[in-house]
Amino acid sequence: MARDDRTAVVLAGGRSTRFEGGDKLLADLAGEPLVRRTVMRLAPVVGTVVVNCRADQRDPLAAALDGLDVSFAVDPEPDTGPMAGIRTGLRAAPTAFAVVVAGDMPFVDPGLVEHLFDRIGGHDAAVPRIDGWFQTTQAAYRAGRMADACDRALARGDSKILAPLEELDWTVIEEATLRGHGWLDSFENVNTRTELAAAAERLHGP
Ligand SMILES: Nc1nc2c(ncn2[C@@H]2O[C@H](COP(=O)(O)OP(=O)(O)OP(=O)(O)O)[C@@H](O)[C@H]2O)c(=O)[nH]1
Ligand SMILES: [Mg+2]
Repeated sequence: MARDDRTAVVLAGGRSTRFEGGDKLLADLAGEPLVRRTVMRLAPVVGTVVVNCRADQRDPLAAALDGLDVSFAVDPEPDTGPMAGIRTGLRAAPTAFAVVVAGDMPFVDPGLVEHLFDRIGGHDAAVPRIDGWFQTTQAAYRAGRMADACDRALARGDSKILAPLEELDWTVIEEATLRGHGWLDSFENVNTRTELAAAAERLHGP
């Protein structure tokens, strides 16, 4: 799949409650806002970056992402959960296929992103599994079919992130594959101030 045929949807619509004070995505991570690091990892391998967020986050996120080529997809209703955000972001994707990446994953590996696009093939989704957990916020989707399945799940009141996948044809990227390529670090995410400090240490040393 050519770069211009790929979109990255970056999820930013959460409340950062475990972070205690402020939007974690705007927090400084070794000299850059956290979300900026995530977007900069994705930009080389996709043609379009869509940031999903609430209306009130748009201006501060745009400032944090100043100079990067991104568009925004605002949830019609805030605080409706990550799966609703996936739906909003995928609806705004201009391409048939998109990866979804949580904005708090600053170590997302561009090689893994390319692998996800290669592996989705004729499927509706390609989802990594680590320790038995499906990594739906670092996965590739056939945008229209996944967004439709999210709409149906939300309409029946099911906001579980796996609900839309149950009616789709999806393939699993197994942990052994991820480990073999050195991609397990790609899934590290920042929830707390302690995790932010650990991420900064990884980037710059203590
Ligand atoms: N659109 C949208 N995205 C969300 C929502 N809740 C979480 N997310 C996103 O989903 C991803 C994973 O969520 P979490 O790691 O729990 O982030 P969070 O909800 O901001 O943080 P906590 O409040 O500590 O759980 C992040 O990229 C969030 O921005 C939501 O209600 N709507
Ligand atoms: Mg949360």
